[in-house]
Amino acid sequence: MGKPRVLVTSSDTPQAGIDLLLTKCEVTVIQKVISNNDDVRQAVPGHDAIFLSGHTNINTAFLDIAGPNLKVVSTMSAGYDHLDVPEIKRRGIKVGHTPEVLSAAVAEIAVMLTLNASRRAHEGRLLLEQGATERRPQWLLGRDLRGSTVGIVGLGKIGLQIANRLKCFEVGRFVYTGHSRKKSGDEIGAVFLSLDDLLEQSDFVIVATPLTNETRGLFNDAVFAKMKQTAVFVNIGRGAVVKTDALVRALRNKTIFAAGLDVTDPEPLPPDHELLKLPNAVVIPHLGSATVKTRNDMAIVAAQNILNGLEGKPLVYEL
Ligand SMILES: O=C(O)C(=O)CO
Repeated sequence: MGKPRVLVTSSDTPQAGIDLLLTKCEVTVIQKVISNNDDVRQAVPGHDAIFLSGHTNINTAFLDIAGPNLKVVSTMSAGYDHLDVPEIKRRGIKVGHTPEVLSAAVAEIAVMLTLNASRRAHEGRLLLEQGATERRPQWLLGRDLRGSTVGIVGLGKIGLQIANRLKCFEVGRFVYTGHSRKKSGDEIGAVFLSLDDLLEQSDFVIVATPLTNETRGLFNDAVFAKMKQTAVFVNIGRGAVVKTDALVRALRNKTIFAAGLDVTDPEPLPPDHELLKLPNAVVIPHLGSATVKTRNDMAIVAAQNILNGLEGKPLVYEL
């Protein structure tokens, strides 16, 4: 019997992952830096496993095209909102993702956005470009992390790492919301609150929750209206957790102070998008896990998930 066949969906995939696959598999790499759903559908029939370097949608139609050989779906991401996990598993196909190895990098980006938004970095840069010479004592004053209440929406592995990194800024109090109170929250002295209480009390609201049916569109006009006018909003989870129009209104009308966004809806943002015109929005193009080491580690875990699945072993991180 020949080696199992694995399809990798981007030619920009870190080599470490491909090399690991090559130790036991025949590997086809789609020769596109970013392949779309159609490219992947065209290439997938006959493969035993698929390594998703990007967010290809894996649903019933895709699985029908992939055919009966497919045994493992492995996404090189922690988030899996692009996968119909129940349908993949119903067909007896193993499905894996790459959490944990990216938590530190994503938490760093959350800290960066929190500081940039609260200290008006983007607005200051724009004013410099306009030739601003003002240096009065109350020019461009920001909001302190020191002594503040930081609210984390979704105290999972990433949320926890954000809290741990922010501690050294002498945050006054950490609060969080989610499905239930967590031991990990107790361990860092964070207080579990309802979403409404968190919104009312927090100086910083940091979204670190995945996109699910429950969280889709959670941050709407009514939710932004419950936040402090001085609040800084940060999203490193998924763009669609936020109603973008509502966020634009909240920032434009100063319902809230500022926002720092790694993720947006739509993504990528078109260059003429309203969010990019707001001085109080710091927006970056989904760079959470984009470090050399983290992307290598993610590729290795995604490849290992495939090797384990093809050998009938539990995946490193199985959904
Ligand atoms: O891996 C993911 O799901 C990410 O969004 C990393 O930023």
